[in-house]
Amino acid sequence: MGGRVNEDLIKERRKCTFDIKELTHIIDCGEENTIKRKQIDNYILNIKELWDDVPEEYLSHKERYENAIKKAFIVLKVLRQLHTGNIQITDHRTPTNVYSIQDGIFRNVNPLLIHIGLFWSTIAAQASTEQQAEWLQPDSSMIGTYVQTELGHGSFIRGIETTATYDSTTDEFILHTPRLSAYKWWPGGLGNTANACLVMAQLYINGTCHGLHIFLAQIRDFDTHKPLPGIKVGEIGPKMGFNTADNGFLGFDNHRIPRTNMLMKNVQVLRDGTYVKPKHDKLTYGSMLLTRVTLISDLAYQLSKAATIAVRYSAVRRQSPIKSNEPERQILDFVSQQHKLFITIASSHVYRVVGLWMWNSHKRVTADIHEGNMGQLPELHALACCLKAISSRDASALVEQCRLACGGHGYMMASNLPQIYAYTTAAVTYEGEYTVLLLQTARYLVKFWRLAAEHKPLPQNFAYFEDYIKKNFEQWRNSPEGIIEGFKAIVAGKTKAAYDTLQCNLRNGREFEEAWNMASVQLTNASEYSTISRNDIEALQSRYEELLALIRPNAVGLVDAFDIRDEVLCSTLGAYDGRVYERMMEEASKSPLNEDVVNESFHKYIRPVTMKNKL
Ligand SMILES: CCCCCCCCCCCCCCCCCCCCCC(=O)SCCNC(=O)CCNC(=O)[C@H](O)C(C)(C)COP(=O)(O)OP(=O)(O)OC[C@H]1O[C@@H](n2cnc3c(N)ncnc32)[C@H](O)[C@@H]1OP(=O)(O)O
Ligand SMILES: Cc1cc2nc3c(=O)[nH]c(=O)nc-3n(C[C@H](O)[C@H](O)[C@H](O)COP(=O)(O)OP(=O)(O)OC[C@H]3O[C@@H](n4cnc5c(N)ncnc54)[C@H](O)[C@@H]3O)c2cc1C
Repeated sequence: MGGRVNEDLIKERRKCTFDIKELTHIIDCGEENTIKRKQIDNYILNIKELWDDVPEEYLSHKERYENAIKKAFIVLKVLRQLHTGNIQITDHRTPTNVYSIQDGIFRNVNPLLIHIGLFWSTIAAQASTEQQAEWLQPDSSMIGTYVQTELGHGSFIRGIETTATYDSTTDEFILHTPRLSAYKWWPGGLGNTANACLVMAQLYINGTCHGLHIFLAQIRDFDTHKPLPGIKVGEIGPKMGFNTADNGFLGFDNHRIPRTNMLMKNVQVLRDGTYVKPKHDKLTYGSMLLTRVTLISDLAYQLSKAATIAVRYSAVRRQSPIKSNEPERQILDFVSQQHKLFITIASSHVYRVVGLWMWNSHKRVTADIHEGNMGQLPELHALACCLKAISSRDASALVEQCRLACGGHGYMMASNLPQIYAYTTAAVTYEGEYTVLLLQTARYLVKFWRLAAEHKPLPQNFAYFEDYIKKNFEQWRNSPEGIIEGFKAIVAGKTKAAYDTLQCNLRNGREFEEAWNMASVQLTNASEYSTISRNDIEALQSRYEELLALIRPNAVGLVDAFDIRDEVLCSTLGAYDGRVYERMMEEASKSPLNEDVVNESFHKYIRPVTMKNKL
């Protein structure tokens, strides 16, 4: 759409006091990465077949999937070409990723998300060298997914009921779904797309259960795509979001796979049925750990999209004067609006930085694990659980705040904020539900609090527990260091309170697990435990208001620096040129309800009632 840029946005961009490009380079981790990202954006976004004539929302459930799958395979083909061609993608999970572009192409979810994001990465991380050589061929016929959750069990994966029983006479595993609750339910791409999958199942050898293991199973014929004998597979139906992801169900009726289809890098079953244990019990959970780490950066990106839309719109939208004799003001001038939006910009940066830090930590710990050193794994798991939980919860709350900050227009699908919300809130549940993950972190913290309470030596990272017990915490200081000290005090105080409740429940004769459950609200909720006073809070509040005023002239510059193209934002409210009302009218004209001047339902249903006595 051509046309002039909105005057208010032009003025906002003139006001900006910093170099927008420099911030973009920081976000991309360097100018080189920005250049590379833009090259890839241009390359992919210029493929005409990827763009729709009819907005996605007007398609039926089936049409949406078919449209998405057409695009998914164009993107897959391009990705393969990019990997071998002139434009090199070094690592799709680093900030120079191509993953973000898919938001624009699909306006929903790529049905191959799990194939690319989880299937291949799990094989790469958990299959033996020989298995990788066989399965990770660039021209492989396999389209796979990650099949773990069942109808009856998602959070408590030790409760998974699908079995893989070793038959030493044929050198095969028999995959079986013993009852309805054991049906796999949810995996992305399973419904119609995948012809293979990684299945999480309980391993049985000679009647002994060895717990959960991962198996590669072909489920459809590579040529005809028909389900193989013994496989019952389908799609689970419409959801709040993720409607192009063809999430599916799957049942096995004594389906046989070769023994060599168990992922055997960390654990093995030998030909005679000997079980070779892994070096750490939870290495099988590695893919979940990796995805939790990846998600933090993805959620930061979703926040940057929501902030871009809401800030640009708030600069364009004028409503109400501040003083009655003045013209109407940009809604961005209302301090309450700034409070809603600037937190979103800041949170995007926070989770981007933390996500990157976690990504690097994951790389480091994985390298250690390869060397046989598991020492850092528990801390990484505790951090990943906590950060995935709070980043997803914060992101969905803030995206919703941005949507509300756009008033009625934020409720339009054409603003793209409802879709961003539906995508973001799913992350609170998948890959480890919020509360369940926080309880994993609580478990880790309580373990170290027990050491502190028993005056046993603590690792350096937990020295502040001891400080708290010895009341070594400094008085509150209104400075970044003071705030960090304050957070340490809160964690220590919170952990102490939860630990004390736990001990009290145990003294009252409860068993540990029951006592833990009774303390679980305390174990997940935060409280104020620092030395902060009423005066400190007032000082912080006024400092905060000063900061909002300082940020105000740079607000549009800050979101421009996220450098998200209009084709990816997909928003009438958030486009770079700020031609909000023109775009809204143009989108409305695409509604099928505007195709006929008089809809045929008038003649069928309305007229017979409204004209009944007049005919
Ligand atoms: C343009 C191009 C575009 C192209 C596209 C390109 C794409 C490419 C880009 C890709 C981008 C990707 C974006 C992603 C999008 C995602 C989409 C949706 C994916 C959704 C997938 C899923 O949704 S998939 C299912 C996930 N489903 C869970 O997430 C279950 C949670 N449930 C548990 O995870 C366990 O149930 C739970 C609670 C740990 C208890 O497990 P449990 O009962 O066995 O263990 P216990 O609690 O008894 O704990 C016993 C001890 O194990 C310790 N421990 C436990 N876990 C540990 C671990 N992992 N590591 C170390 N230690 C661990 C613990 O700390 C204890 O330690 P200690 O004893 O020392 O205290
Ligand atoms: C969009 C989407 C995509 C998905 N994709 C995949 C996929 O590709 N592959 C796959 O295998 N799975 C997938 N899943 C499934 C997902 O991983 C699970 O839904 C998730 O792990 C939560 O498990 P659940 O549904 O069993 O929830 P439940 O565990 O039944 O949670 C329900 C409630 O019970 C509470 N609860 C449960 N256990 C405890 C506890 N111990 N202590 C306190 N509270 C507890 C929870 O906090 C929550 O409030 C997907 C899910 C969604 C929504």
